[in-house]
Amino acid sequence: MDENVILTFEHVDYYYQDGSRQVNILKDANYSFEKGKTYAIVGASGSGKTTSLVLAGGLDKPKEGHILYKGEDIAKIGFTKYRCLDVSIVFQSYNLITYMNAVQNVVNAMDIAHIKVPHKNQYALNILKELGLSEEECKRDVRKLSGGQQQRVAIARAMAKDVDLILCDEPTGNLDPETSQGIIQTFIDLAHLKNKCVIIVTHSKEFANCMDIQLQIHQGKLEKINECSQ
Ligand SMILES: Nc1ncnc2c1ncn2[C@@H]1O[C@H](COP(=O)(O)OP(=O)(O)OP(=O)(O)O)[C@@H](O)[C@H]1O
Repeated sequence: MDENVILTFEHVDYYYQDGSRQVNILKDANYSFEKGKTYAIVGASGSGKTTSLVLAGGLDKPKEGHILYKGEDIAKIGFTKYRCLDVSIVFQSYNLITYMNAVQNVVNAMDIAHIKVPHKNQYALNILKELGLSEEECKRDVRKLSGGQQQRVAIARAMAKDVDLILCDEPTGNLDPETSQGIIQTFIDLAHLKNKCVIIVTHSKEFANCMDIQLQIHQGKLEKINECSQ
């Protein structure tokens, strides 16, 4: 196996049941994602982008086929273990713990992933500040942060876990252009400087164009439609 490959879709089928009708989303989808690269999954609404991310994140299982993390089926690794230790997911809905402040949310994610660093709170605070939150915002109840600020807390949480695979659903959806640009650069640096694999679902052409590889879902398959030469 190519040691750069971190995530593989192998003959993946996925469908939803709509009453008696089976709605096929993925049909024999095959693709290998590599470390050190950024990917955008683009395409029409309803084509299956979020579904692909859900499967990649071990939140649901393929109906047929396998998803492999570093060559091992995530079903065999164990979905809970895989989600805790191997992958970070930034959801559109952020899924923050609302009774905690931003720093506590990040530290909590580190604890779940057994990340041990000295001065955890300061470490979390530094990541949040890098993403443009002020010290006061970091210590404010997350319910009192704006949508864009909450989104940055969700991204900080993913970064703090320090895993090799980061999945994001519309990470810049709620951000102004300047903050978006900063977030895009953060993802690029995570891949190019820290050798992570970053997979983003986005409707933003601008964001997609900044990623190394663009994929779309066409007739149930993951197809590469563009690759930037570096
Ligand atoms: N739980 C569900 N039950 C039935 N159908 C579903 C379910 N979840 C999603 N779908 C359908 O599956 C298709 C793919 O959904 P998905 O969310 O993956 O699309 P998407 O490409 O991410 O769309 P968007 O760009 O609008 O977010 C859609 O037609 C959607 O309505």
